[in-house]
Amino acid sequence: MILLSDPRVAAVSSRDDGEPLVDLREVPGLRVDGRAADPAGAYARVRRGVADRLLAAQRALPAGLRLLVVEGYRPYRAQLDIFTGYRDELRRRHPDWPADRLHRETTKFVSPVEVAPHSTGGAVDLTLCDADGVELDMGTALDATPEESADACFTAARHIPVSAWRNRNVLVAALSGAGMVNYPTEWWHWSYGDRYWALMTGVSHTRYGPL
Ligand SMILES: C[C@@H](N)C(=O)N[C@H](C)C(=O)O
Ligand SMILES: [Zn+2]
Repeated sequence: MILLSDPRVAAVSSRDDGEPLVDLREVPGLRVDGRAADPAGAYARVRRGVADRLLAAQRALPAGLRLLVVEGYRPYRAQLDIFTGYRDELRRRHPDWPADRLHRETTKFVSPVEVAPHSTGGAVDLTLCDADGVELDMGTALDATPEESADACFTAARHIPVSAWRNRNVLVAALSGAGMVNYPTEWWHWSYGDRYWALMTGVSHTRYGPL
């Protein structure tokens, strides 16, 4: 499993093709949940190419299922606050961990700011819901940490109910098929055009740099 702290991620060359952010609340057919809402509405924005891929993924879902988007673009400052907050929580829980382990474990839940997918507008956190907006069981809450879920948040985890495992496979098939890449410690995190996507797909540089 390649974590966002892996030096190969930071080594990917960063370019930006200037594609604009679009507000997913204005894209017909996509559902956006308000739980991560910020006053500026950053959370609902992604690059246009990501919005296109989400629409393609949604079309590939079994009848009656929809994507439910929770968070897209995340400014640098917000990313830094989440990173330091979670790192400090882990440090309190595991005072014996050396610095390199603390850093690596932190990045199982949150990206270092230098390579942060959400800060490019290329990443999105999402889940599945039915036609009435009722969320499907995915085995853990979206944003469950490895600590609190005993690693059940890992996309390939098998210690979750079979029905949740099937739901994850539906999500994986639709989003992978649309060209997006999952972060394997978080079933809900998908990206396109950022450094992690470039590394995992063998592309030499990003499409989207930090905004
Ligand atoms: C904090 C969590 N919701 C998240 O977004 N994690 C990924 C890995 C990130 O920080 O990009
Ligand atoms: Zn994410």
